[in-house]
Amino acid sequence: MFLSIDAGNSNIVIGIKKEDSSVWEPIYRIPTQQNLSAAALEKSLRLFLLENGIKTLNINNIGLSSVVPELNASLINMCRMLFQLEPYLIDEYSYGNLSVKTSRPAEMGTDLMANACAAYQHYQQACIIVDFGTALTFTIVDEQGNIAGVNIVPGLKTALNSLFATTSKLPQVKLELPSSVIGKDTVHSIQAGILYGYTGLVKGMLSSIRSELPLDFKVIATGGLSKILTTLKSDFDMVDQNLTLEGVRLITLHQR
Ligand SMILES: Nc1ncnc2c1ncn2[C@@H]1O[C@H](COP(=O)(O)OP(=O)(O)O)[C@@H](O)[C@H]1O
Ligand SMILES: CC(C)(COP(=O)(O)O)[C@@H](O)C(=O)NCCC(=O)O
Ligand SMILES: [K+]
Repeated sequence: MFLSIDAGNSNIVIGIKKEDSSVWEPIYRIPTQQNLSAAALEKSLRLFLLENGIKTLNINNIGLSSVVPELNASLINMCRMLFQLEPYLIDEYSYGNLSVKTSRPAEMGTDLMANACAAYQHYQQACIIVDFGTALTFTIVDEQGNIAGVNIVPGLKTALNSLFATTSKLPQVKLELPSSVIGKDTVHSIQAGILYGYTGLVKGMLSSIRSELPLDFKVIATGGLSKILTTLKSDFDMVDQNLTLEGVRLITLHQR
């Protein structure tokens, strides 16, 4: 069984893919805290695996993408303790011979690279990956597999939290799409502003990207919040919450 770890700024996502299976199951999410210890991670993952009937001995390969370097040592040590395995930590040297190429390997988030690899492997054509995480990102891959560029915007929850944190009178609200765009009270005003506003942002970005680089793009959505904007259904060819996990697997298998 392969174990992928995707350490993001909001969640550490850990997924298992069985030999010959096409699905990621089970999947464990741990809220990201920079000071998580290896022992704490080991304890909670051990319990999760036990509850799901997964024997640690059956895990034979581990790939790790982290955009939170503060967590790397704990995650690596957790793998050593729990599986007696050395995880493969994706870094800028992981990209040689991949079908996806980037001109700025040292800087680009390994989660974005993993997304690009999984999407390009699936479609074998130009694609745009929209990742609704802590940051909302667009990763643009051309038909040869070259990453043409990336866009980074505050994610929906990040925008919402910042509004709450930087104002005196605005409350925290649920990320729910109201039926009307014109806000009739404060909660509705924020919900409509964020959800319809981000709908426009995503549609506008996709359209601007296509104007500047007119390719036949497949658009793939991923990330924890990818299902909230139901208004974008027709803009996405696929929504795949496990795209990053799959990309981590592909990059790791390429290396060992
Ligand atoms: N299944 C889910 N349903 C609703 N919200 C989610 C879900 N998974 C994650 N979230 C929220 O979506 C946001 C982005 O999460 P995630 O995609 O895990 O971010 P990151 O990759 O930056 O860690 C977070 O605020 C998280 O709490
Ligand atoms: C853009 C990101 C913050 C997204 O992280 P996430 O929202 O998944 O937690 C991450 O990929 C990152 O730190 N990237 C480095 C900068 C870059 O990709 O150009
Ligand atoms: K992510």
